Amino acid sequence: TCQVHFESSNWKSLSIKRLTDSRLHGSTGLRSGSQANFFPPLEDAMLPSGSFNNRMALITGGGTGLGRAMTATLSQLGAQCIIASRKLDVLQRTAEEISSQTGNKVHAVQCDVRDPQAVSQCVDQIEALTGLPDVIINNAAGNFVCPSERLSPNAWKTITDIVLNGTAFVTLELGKRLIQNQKGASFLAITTIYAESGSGFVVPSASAKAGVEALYKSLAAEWGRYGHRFNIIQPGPIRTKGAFSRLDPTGAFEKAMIDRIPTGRLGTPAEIANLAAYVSSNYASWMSGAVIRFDGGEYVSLAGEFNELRSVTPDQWKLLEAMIRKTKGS
Ligand SMILES: CCCCCCCCCCC/C=C\C=C\C(=O)SCCNC(=O)CCNC(=O)[C@H](O)C(C)(C)COP(=O)(O)OP(=O)(O)OC[C@H]1O[C@@H](n2cnc3c(N)ncnc32)[C@H](O)[C@@H]1OP(=O)(O)O
Ligand SMILES: NC(=O)C1=CN([C@@H]2O[C@H](COP(=O)(O)OP(=O)(O)OC[C@H]3O[C@@H](n4cnc5c(N)ncnc54)[C@H](OP(=O)(O)O)[C@@H]3O)[C@@H](O)[C@H]2O)C=CC1
Repeated sequence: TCQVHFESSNWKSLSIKRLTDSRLHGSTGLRSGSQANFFPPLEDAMLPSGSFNNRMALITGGGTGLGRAMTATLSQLGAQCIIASRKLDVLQRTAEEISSQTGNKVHAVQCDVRDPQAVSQCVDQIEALTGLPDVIINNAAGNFVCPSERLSPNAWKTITDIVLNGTAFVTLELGKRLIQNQKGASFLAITTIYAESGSGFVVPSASAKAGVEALYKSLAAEWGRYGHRFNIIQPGPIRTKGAFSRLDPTGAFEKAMIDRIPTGRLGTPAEIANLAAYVSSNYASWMSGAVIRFDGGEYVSLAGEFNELRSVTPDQWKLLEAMIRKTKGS
């Protein structure tokens, strides 16, 4: 177990041998990460079946990862979905797989969201296929870890174009047409927890995601009068090939990441899909301008200065408390 050496009564001399996940955490009996047993992910769709009957949903980046999971859930709940991104073959495969499972049509439309003309043509195609959507999920993104001093102007432009400009082009193009047609809609943007805090090594993504949050909060205030709701989900880490291969290519950081999550595990695509479905549904028709952090507690865990004290055992606390109580005056 942990060893505490009192070489002096100074806090700095308290040497705590940190426990690894394979060793017991003091007398609590918890193994690092074993708290995940308290928080099992539920994978089935949460909303009543048919919640999205007769509704059209556009999911950008819906061919892979979290976008694919959101598409599967909305489709299962009755929506006709359109998924849009650059790789038509990937989109078509996903669309066929989901359609064949749910019995509801999923359409695949090629679109590079960085190009406003392509976005406009994509919306033309959507209008022809299904009419204007009732649900828009801006999920497409680009990202990679990189020290900022190594970023080229084009690297910066690539990420900010996909994330901020792409979201703006899709949102404005659809918003204008919906307004013209006097049709309401739910807009949802998928950002990240570091949109709020900022983060080194993913600076273009952090900057662009913060911009997306400002865009969505602003439009929530401005376009409620047209029947439009705007909300934001900030996911914590959820394993997808797209994210993990670009943010932790060797897998070296995964354990440390899980250790700092109070619920002891990564999120799952199905869990975020259920949340996105709820936010986009009529059950949430009073929700607008909301920023929902969905991260197993990672953000607050990273933020609190004293949270590292989780590794102090009950026996060590007895010693610490005795030292603190002994202190008189300042
Ligand atoms: C303590 C560490 C903890 C680790 C935790 C790991 C797990 C964490 C999970 C939590 C995740 C949180 C947030 C996630 C946010 C996300 O957005 S994840 C989604 C990621 N998905 C994608 O990125 C999919 C799409 N991506 C792409 O298509 C490409 O990656 C790209 C580069 C974004 C776009 O492709 P393309 O247009 O083809 O661009 P290129 O021409 O290839 O490149 C454009 C310029 O960018 C430069 N570049 C490309 N890659 C890099 C790199 N790795 N480093 C530096 N620069 C790069 C490239 O050289 C081009 O610039 P130049 O023309 O100047 O050369
Ligand atoms: N997974 C995680 O842990 C986290 C993810 N997120 C966010 O969740 C969302 C989904 O990420 P995730 O599923 O993990 O990763 P993916 O890489 O699987 O998803 C990104 C999607 O964006 C699409 N895309 C990229 N560039 C463009 C473009 N120029 N035009 C149109 N579509 C584009 C990709 O499709 P294509 O290549 O066909 O264009 C892909 O389907 C993103 O917004 C991401 O920032 C946030 C926090 C944590």
